[in-house]
Amino acid sequence: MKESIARLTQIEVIDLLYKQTWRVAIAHPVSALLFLFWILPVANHTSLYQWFCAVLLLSILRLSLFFMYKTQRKKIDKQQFQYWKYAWMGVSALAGFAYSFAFISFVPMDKPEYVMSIGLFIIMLSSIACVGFGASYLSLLSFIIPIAVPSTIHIAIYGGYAGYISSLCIVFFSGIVLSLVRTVNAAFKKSISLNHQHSHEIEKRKIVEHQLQEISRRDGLTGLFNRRYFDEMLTTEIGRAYRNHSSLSLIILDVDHFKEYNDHYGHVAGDNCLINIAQHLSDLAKRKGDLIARYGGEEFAIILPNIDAKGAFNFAEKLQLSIQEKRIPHATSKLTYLQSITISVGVTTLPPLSKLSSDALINRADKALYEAKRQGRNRVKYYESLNVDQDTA
Ligand SMILES: Nc1nc2c(ncn2[C@@H]2O[C@H](COP(=O)(O)OP(=O)(O)OP(=O)(O)O)[C@@H](O)[C@H]2O)c(=O)[nH]1
Repeated sequence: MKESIARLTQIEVIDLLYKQTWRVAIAHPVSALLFLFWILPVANHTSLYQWFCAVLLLSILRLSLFFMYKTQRKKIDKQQFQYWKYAWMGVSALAGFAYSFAFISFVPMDKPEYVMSIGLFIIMLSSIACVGFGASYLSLLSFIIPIAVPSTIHIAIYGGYAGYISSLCIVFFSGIVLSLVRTVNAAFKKSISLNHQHSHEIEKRKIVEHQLQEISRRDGLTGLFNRRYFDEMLTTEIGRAYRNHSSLSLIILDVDHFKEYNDHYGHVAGDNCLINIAQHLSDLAKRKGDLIARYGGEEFAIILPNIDAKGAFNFAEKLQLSIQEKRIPHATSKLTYLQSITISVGVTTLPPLSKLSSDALINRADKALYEAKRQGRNRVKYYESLNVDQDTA
């Protein structure tokens, strides 16, 4: 994790460097022009113009690099980012050497005011570089060393008294600038790194929250939704059905004579049987919006949004028959003609634009289920076809 944060920090630093391209690419020709006008009276004009063209070319090179970086940014492999940093450093070093070359070639060492001006130019350019390259200390060095070291040595040797003063100024101010930038740069990188760490932590927390939410909604044995979530969703779906003018069906089913199954095969086998049934229900109720929950011990509930009475009844019959056809042995089932696992099913439907609470709807499905049990089990009963007083609670 630490390594990936370090890499992300590095990538952001490189991004920042390239973001400064326009300013740096403009600042260099302007500084070069300033130097050109200053030195024009005492230097060879042709060489000076050629040098200025070279500085312009370097700016063009920097801009080309920037456009290449921009177009390839998304495709750049994480490992390859550093090469882009080296490219930036390379152009900066070339710019630094270009200035050194000019200071050494064009400045007459016998004119103290010109010798002193080298120091001023270097300090000015280093200060600009601090802002432009400050995101990366190495990039800053890649410019300051080539511009300052050769020029300082040259004027210290050949510049006489003014050369000493000027070189001392360069050393002193470069030292100050570099030490100031180092502190700011470290704080800057730390803040980028902390930012990434934060984002990483937030992402991790979101994943854990999502996992916890999933766990709190699920039944531990079957993996289906639990009753709490089912109750929540039933209320939501009733509201949605009302708003959409659509019907909503509810199925509650219960495994027949499951106590006998447990007594005969043991609790572990009973658990496996419930898992098996849950899987089977999930395989059948696959429509988008269908919600299956384990409603109680051996009781399951299914919400079928947008399904009318006929559709719900047919689906419930399909469930009941398919469980019977699975022929899960149940030697002690009281349904002696089958001796396999069966289910009883209660169905109810809320027609479009009817208002009914979730409790009332569950109550209806429960009544239908009770009737299915009462009439001998292994069957489907539809609440609305029972001869009972229709509640509207
Ligand atoms: N193995 C297992 N058994 C469970 C689980 N939850 C409930 N049961 C059992 O399911 C049985 C339900 O028994 P009853 O409510 O009498 O219902 P039944 O025997 O299925 O009879 P009818 O519903 O009337 O057909 C009980 O023996 C419970 O112990 C569970 O998670 N695992």
